[in-house]
Amino acid sequence: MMQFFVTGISTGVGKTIASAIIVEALEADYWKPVQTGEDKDNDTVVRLISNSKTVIHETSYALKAPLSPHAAAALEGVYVDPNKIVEPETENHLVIEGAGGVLVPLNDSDTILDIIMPNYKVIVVSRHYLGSINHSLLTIQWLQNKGYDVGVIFSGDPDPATEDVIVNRTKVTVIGRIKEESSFDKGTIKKYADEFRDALLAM
Ligand SMILES: Nc1ncnc2c1ncn2[C@@H]1O[C@H](COP(=O)(O)OP(=O)(O)OP(=O)(O)O)[C@@H](O)[C@H]1O
Ligand SMILES: C[C@H](N)[C@H](N)CCCCCC(=O)O
Ligand SMILES: [Mg+2]
Repeated sequence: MMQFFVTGISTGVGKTIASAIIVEALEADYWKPVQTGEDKDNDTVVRLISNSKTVIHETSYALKAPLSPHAAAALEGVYVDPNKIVEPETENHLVIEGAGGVLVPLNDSDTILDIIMPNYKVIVVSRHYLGSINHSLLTIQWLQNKGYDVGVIFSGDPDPATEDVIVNRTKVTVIGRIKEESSFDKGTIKKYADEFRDALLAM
């Protein structure tokens, strides 16, 4: 069974949408270990998938303030302990969604990177916006330097000038692109799931 850790080049780039697609493609389970702000990602995944095998696992830390986890935790007098973020047992593939990007702090010393296990396949969601080349290269190269297998999912209208530079400089595996959609429903998620399945399983 495979574990996919879905991170992004920033917050709000489409990690939850990409997670729902991977979950649907592989009939995988979903786990958002650290959530800050409105507790919406679990519900979004449930709304967007069609299969009945997926289990949504309990979030380890659900923090109320829509801030970085270290800051949201401090407001509640909570310490986010990476040792208490334990991967749920499952017989399915597992999709794990991070919070924000890879260096987002969990506490004074640990970051999201500290909960990405060496055997995880790491999916970077790269949303197209001016500034995304730099954010994408920093994120992908950091993960590659740490030794992870990295795949990218682009999100937005086709932008070859951006995508080519990211792919050529990092040689990252391209899983696919989610085009700019007016909205997402079960049908759109299923379409991308069918498109991305083989590339995901080949990682
Ligand atoms: N390709 C796209 N086309 C249109 N809208 C998109 C696309 N990708 C993401 N969005 C929209 O951007 C918003 C943020 O997406 P999403 O919630 O998946 O981001 P996220 O990275 O999971 O954010 P968070 O850091 O809060 O977990 C949503 O409203 C989503 O529908
Ligand atoms: C509240 C938001 N939607 C995410 N859950 C948390 C994003 C943290 C980003 C921290 C940062 O990089 O500055
Ligand atoms: Mg999300």
